Amino acid sequence: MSELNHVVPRVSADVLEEVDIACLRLPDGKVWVGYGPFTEVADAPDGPAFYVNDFELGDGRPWKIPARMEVLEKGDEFLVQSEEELNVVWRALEPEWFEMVFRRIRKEVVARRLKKMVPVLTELGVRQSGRMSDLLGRALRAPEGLWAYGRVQGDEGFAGATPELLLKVEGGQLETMALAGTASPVDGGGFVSDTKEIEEHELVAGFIESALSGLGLGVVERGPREVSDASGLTHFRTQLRVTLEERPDLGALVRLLHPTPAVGCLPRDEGNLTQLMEYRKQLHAPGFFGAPFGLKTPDGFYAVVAIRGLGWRGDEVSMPSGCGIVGGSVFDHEWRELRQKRETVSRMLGV
Ligand SMILES: C=C(O[C@H]1C=CC=C(C(=O)O)[C@@H]1O)C(=O)O
Repeated sequence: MSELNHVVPRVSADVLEEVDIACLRLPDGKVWVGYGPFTEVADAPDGPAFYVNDFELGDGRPWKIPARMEVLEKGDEFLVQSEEELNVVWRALEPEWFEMVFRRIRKEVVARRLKKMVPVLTELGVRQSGRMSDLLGRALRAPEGLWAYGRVQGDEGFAGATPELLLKVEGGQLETMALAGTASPVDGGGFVSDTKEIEEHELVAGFIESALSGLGLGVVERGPREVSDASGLTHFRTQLRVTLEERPDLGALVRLLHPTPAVGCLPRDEGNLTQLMEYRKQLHAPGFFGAPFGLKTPDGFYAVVAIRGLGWRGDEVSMPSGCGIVGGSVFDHEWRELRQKRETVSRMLGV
């Protein structure tokens, strides 16, 4: 972008509380920044727009058309940032509630009424100084290979960098991925043959494959299960692809795939979804977590699963993390995995 952008913040610090911004960094490194006021519509518009919704898809007008869109060559060019140091004090976690939810889910799985569910453990904190909106810029500087996303509206918002693509539609092709099963580098080499992690992953890949097959289009191409590294964690990833009809209904595609069992439940029926929403509420999961966050450009539509991020409202800050519970899940192992996931976020965003 222009040289001026390198030296002059586009939004000065004293008006940061007024910001109305949505942004997404695509794999080519370019950052699409939309500035409000946003026009909200129910169906995908012809021109560029963001898709922003909550986990329950409760927003009937999820397409947000910015008043102005800017494309930055890279995240470093995003200069909406204040001088004051951001400081958040985190409350101690209380494992009891999460443990109770864990046990209930596992019991349902063992009784074969459920195959998998992803409860969310949320660490809560309070901002002491600085501006939460600084997290947008920090997310946009996250390592390559992650999709950085963010939305700030006045004193509330969320920002993060996720390894998980919900769907990409480009040139008549839909691409998606199953991303589930986690190890950290300290776990040693047993991950590739860990049957519990493989099961957790295969449930997600199978769900996506059958959802795409139900479109009644061409054959769904399913790649091999591969190992993928994302900012200090290792996951299993399977890529899937299908050719689409000419003008797909993008909102319907989001609803078809979301929530996959990587953040939701299997079977994905009314009863299980209602139970999942209840657990999320009890455990203070913020609405953005695990929700689809997308961008439509002249080249395509890109929607990610908003994980590995932070949310805030006023001074209240939340850092959510989820883990898939299957029959072979053990509480202490999942508790540690959740901590590792949050550690990657706090390293990345510096809070
Ligand atoms: C729900 C999260 O991760 C998902 C993505 C990759 C691996 C996952 C897992 O192994 O449970 C989760 O499905 C999170 O990071 O909070």
